[in-house]
Amino acid sequence: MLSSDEVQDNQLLIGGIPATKLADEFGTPLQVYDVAKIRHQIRAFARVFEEQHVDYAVSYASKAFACVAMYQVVNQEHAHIDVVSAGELATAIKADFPMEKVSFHGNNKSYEELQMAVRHHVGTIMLDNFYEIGLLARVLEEEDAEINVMLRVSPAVSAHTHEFIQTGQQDSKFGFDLLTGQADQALQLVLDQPRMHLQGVHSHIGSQIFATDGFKIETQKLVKLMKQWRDEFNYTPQVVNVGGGFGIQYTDDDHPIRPEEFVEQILTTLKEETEANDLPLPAVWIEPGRSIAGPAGVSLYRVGSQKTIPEIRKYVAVDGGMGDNIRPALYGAAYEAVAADNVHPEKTETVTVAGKYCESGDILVKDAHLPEVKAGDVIAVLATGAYGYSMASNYNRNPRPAVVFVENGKARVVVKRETLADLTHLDVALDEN
Ligand SMILES: Cc1ncc(COP(=O)(O)O)c(C=O)c1O
Ligand SMILES: N[C@@H](CCCC[NH3+])C(=O)O
Repeated sequence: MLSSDEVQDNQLLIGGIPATKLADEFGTPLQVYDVAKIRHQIRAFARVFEEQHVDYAVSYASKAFACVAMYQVVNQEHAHIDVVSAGELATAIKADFPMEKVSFHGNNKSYEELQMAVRHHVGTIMLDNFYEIGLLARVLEEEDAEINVMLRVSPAVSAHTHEFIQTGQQDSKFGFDLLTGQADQALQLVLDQPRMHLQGVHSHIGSQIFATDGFKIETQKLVKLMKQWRDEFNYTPQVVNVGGGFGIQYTDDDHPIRPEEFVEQILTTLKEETEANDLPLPAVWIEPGRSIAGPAGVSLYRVGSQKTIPEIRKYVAVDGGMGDNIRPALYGAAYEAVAADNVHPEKTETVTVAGKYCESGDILVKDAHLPEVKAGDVIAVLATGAYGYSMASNYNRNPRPAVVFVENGKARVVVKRETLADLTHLDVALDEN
């Protein structure tokens, strides 16, 4: 999992800085990002489009991890973003992110969210359902505005991934159903809306996908739809957005393919199918989230208590847990943990790294292979950059960790650690009413 330049004298380095030093300086639990890795992933996706001279957008699915600094990095890399809430949009606005490069997703956007998007001239609204078409029409009328839209369709492709993170199957809460003609109905409705400019079609088949076949089938279905829409509605999408879902390595058991291979597969299929159907090659948008933020993130914790149940298990408890990474508890997600000052130990023991939350399921890494550790030692959990901090909670009234970006040998806080005062500042005591 770790490359040779990430370990020096058996110490874990993040962006060239010893992890133990970061823990000492910024405290734990700490979420650290190696910014060079974020940039590397964005560039890897973009490279294939550039080489093949295909009009494209790499639109970072910012639900994976959003903060002002993250949006700034994505903008420096000339990528787009997708947002799914007023909160993500407000963060992008604070980061001065170019609004024309923002796509707004979601299966239940509110009137206020759509109004905010329209007022800030967001690039594209990803229309998800009939209710939303009506809601957006009202907003546009009242704001006397126009906006670009895309139709999100549910392509009925079952990606091989955890049931909770599959999204492209027919039984999904997202998008217009293809098989029952809902997508066609939606198309007609939008074509009849003079204030909505239809850019094209979107679909997303799921997350943490390791094979290209799902994207191939998805792309074939989208081209079939393009052809049908051209033949029956005289409408040809200019943009085809195939969503995200590109899998990453969490442990040695994961064998993801490179970002470039996903893009190559999508473009090959798209070129073949559009050519065969006498359709123009559309612009291609992708929405990687996990694959951009995930590999770059490392969570640092300090060891506290330990409990050994003879012949059963040894628990090593750390100062974070399901409040900063819910994925093991929610999806049974596996991670790799290392001791920050003894990455490749001579002798290991098999332990369970547990969090500090009041749930038996608050386990970060089951069966981690670690050296013997003692209270105060720093443990690093790798590849935690996506859907960790972004899904963090204040369960048990624990403050959320700080987030640090490391780049060019320099570390800086990009999200401050929550304080106990932050935790109570929205509370209203009974005698204050
Ligand atoms: C519409 C859409 N696009 C992109 C993504 C990003 O997925 P991932 O983080 O797996 O790349 C998601 C989440 O699964 C999504 O729902
Ligand atoms: N939160 C999920 C992915 C959800 C993708 C959002 N559409 C995960 O951690 O794997």
